[in-house]
Formats: sequence, structure tokens, C-alpha cells
Amino acid sequence: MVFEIFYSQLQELISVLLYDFAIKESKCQHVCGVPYTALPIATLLSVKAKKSMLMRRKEAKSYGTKKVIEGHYCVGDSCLIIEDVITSGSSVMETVNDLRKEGLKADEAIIILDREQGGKQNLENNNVSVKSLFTMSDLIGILVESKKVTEQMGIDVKNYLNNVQAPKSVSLNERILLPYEKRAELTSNPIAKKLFNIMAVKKTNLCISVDLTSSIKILDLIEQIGDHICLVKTHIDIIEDFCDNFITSLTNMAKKFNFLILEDRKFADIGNTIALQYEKGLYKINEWADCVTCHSLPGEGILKAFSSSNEGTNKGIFLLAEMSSEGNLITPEYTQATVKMAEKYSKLITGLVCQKKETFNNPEWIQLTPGVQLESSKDSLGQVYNTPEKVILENGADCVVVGRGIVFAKNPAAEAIVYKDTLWRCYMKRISGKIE
Ligand SMILES: O=c1ccn([C@@H]2O[C@H](COP(=O)(O)O)[C@@H](O)[C@H]2O)c(=O)[nH]1
Repeated sequence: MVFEIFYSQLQELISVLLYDFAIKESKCQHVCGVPYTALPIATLLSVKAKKSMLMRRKEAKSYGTKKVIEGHYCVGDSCLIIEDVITSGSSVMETVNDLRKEGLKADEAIIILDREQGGKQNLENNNVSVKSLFTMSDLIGILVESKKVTEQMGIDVKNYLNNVQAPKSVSLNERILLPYEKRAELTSNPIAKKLFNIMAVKKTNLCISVDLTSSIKILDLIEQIGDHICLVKTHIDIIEDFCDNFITSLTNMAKKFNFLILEDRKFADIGNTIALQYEKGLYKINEWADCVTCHSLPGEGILKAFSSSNEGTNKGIFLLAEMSSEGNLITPEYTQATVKMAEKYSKLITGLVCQKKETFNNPEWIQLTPGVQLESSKDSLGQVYNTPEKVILENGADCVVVGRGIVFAKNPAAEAIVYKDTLWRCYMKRISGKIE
């Protein structure tokens, strides 16, 4: 909604509407705009309502006062948050958290447009009441009525809003406290539902990365550890003796041991090529993999391609939002944009490959975290390993990828049990809420 700042009359109109709608009644002493696009409107409202303005810095200055919240206020003062658009509500929540850290009351937010994708619910779960001038349904109704868009477009948008299911209503970061069974009920992706249920039933959140080049060795390893895993992650293109029988044996084992199969192909091309790579060639990945990994780098086309390839089938995508390797080029902005993209295709998304619990809040998705061994360490090519305790208790992992830690252990079967038990203990501790 950054456009409003380009038109001074529009800015004035919006500030008058907001003032009459919610601000003139508010008892709050201060207003604070969510950086950055709500700052101009917050400034106008602060002048109109004669309330002092507080400004939240996104990054604290490295010099001087190093304050995150600028302005004149006392502990216990109340502050009204102003935001232009909410989707999940996470940007508003960041501002709320910073204000609360300073001892301010931040319990009310005024929004210009609520996109009706779960943000209001999330904020209310965090004791922030939300009033919005418009909702997306209002807006589309007005556009249809004034014939600016067709009735069919209005129906399509409403269907889209229903399909892009709102992140189910849990508090931000509460997802890590919810048990897998509960999250299985919340999710709309069929593979996420299955995986949550398998983890709960088998009491394991261990994903084995079978990075071996011999199909016999892979099958032999899975035969030994099948009872202790929920997910087998393959790199199908490293297998030197690949043949269709391997897929038959692997999928039979998946049924026998009740695990799912993730092909870690990390697709990263234009939609058309993705569809070919997914369905054709030697591997015909779509026929046997329950889910695949893919980069968000090429843009939405990649998810559109999977949507049409998977129409009518139960499949899932893990989007890469972060990587475990040292010096990788993924920035926080890239990660955020990836999460946004996932929100738009929520039904298709099984989860995100990521390293931090803050990366997303939606309890429907599974945080898949690679780069795990029993001791923190690094390999010689930049892989960074964290411990099970760190990734589950501190960093929010739901399902943990272990490769060489098990595959190259002296006794892989025994080592798989050690990993499984350690990871499960950490998960149980996390959902009990007893994390210091
Ligand atoms: O950020 C990422 C994404 C994927 N991986 C994959 O996980 C396994 C890790 O194997 P280890 O032997 O445990 O290091 C591997 O297949 C990677 O391709 C990752 O490590 N980091």
C-alpha cells in the first residue's frame, strides 16, 4: 500500500477516515507506525490527534543511545500501533514486542487494510485488539459494485482468500509448543498431515538423508533403521546404479516402515523446466516422491508449476527459506519473501527448510532443519552442524535431517536410535513448555 504516500490527497483522506474511525476515541498517549510504509500516515495522525509520535527503528543504531524506540514516553504509557496492511500480523507483532520491551502498553492496532489471512487472529491471540478500516472482502465488494472488476473476478478473489487458508489461529511462535497431533489437525497440506501423524505415532522426528551412491547400500541402511525414522530424504541423481526396481523397493519399504519420501532436488528453474524435471526424464520424481524441496529464487512460477503438476494428487513442497552452509547468500529479506510466497500457496506447502524458529509462525508447516550432529562442528566444505538440543529447543526444528552422522557411523542402526531418542526427548521438553 506504499502508493498512498504518492498522493497527498489520498493520504489526507485516509488519515481523516482513520481518525474518525478509531483514533479520536482512543485513550492512548502515543502513536507508532510500523516501519516503514505506515510512518507517513502515523505522522499525520499524531498531528491530527495531538498524540506524541514514537518511532521504532528496525535496527538499533550502533552509536549514541542505541535506542530502538525513539520519542518521549514513560514506562506504563500506552501506544496505538498504526499499520497499512496486515497479512500474518508479524510486522505489527515485531513493533508490539519492541514497545512492550520498553515497558509501554501496546494493546491496540489500527490497520488500513486487513487481507483476512490470519493476521487479526494472530494479533488478538497476543492481546492486541485490531480495528481495520477495510477488509479485502469489503474492497473486492466495492470494486465489483462499481464495475471496476468483473463479478467473476470478485468470486475468484473470494475463493482465493478461502483457499489461501489463514494461518490457523495460534500466537506467534506458539507453533513450537503445539504437539504434532494438534498440528496435523490444523494443516491443509496432505503430506504435512501425514508427516505430523507419522512423527506422533512412531515417536520420531528423525529424517535420514541417505546420501549414498549405491542403491543396495541405501536399501540396506533403510532396512536397518526404518523403525526409527519418519522421513527418508534422497538425492536421486547421485545413485550410480539407479533403476526402476530401486523405486519399487523404496516405496515398498515406505509402506512397510511407515515413512514418507522427500526428494531433495532443490528445484530452481523456470516453471516450464520444473514441470519437465519433476515429471519426465530418468527419475519421474512426481511418481514416487511424497514431497520435494525447491528454491523460491525463480519466483512464484515454480509453485504454479508444482500446483498444476500435482493437481488431484497428494504431494507437498518444502521451500528453502534458509540454508545450513556457512557463507550462503540468503538474506533475511529473501527468507521473508520466501515465507510470503509460501503463504500464498499454503495448501501446497508441507514446510520450510530453515534454521530459525522466527522464520515462520504458521503451525500448519513443518520446519525441516538439516546440519545436525550430536556435537557442534563443521565439515571441510562449509556445512555447519548444530546439536539436537540447539535445533529443537532453541531454533524450532520440527523434523531434523541427519546424514553422515548416521550413514557413516560405525553402527548406523545403533546411532539412529541415539539420534531418534535425543531428538524426541528435546521435542517432548519443548512442548511441555519447560525450556529455560
Ligand atoms: O540447507 C541445507 C539444505 C539441505 N541440506 C541437505 O541435508 C543433508 C545433510 O547431510 P549431512 O551429511 O548431515 O551434512 C544433505 O543431503 C544436504 O544436501 C543441507 O545440508 N543444508
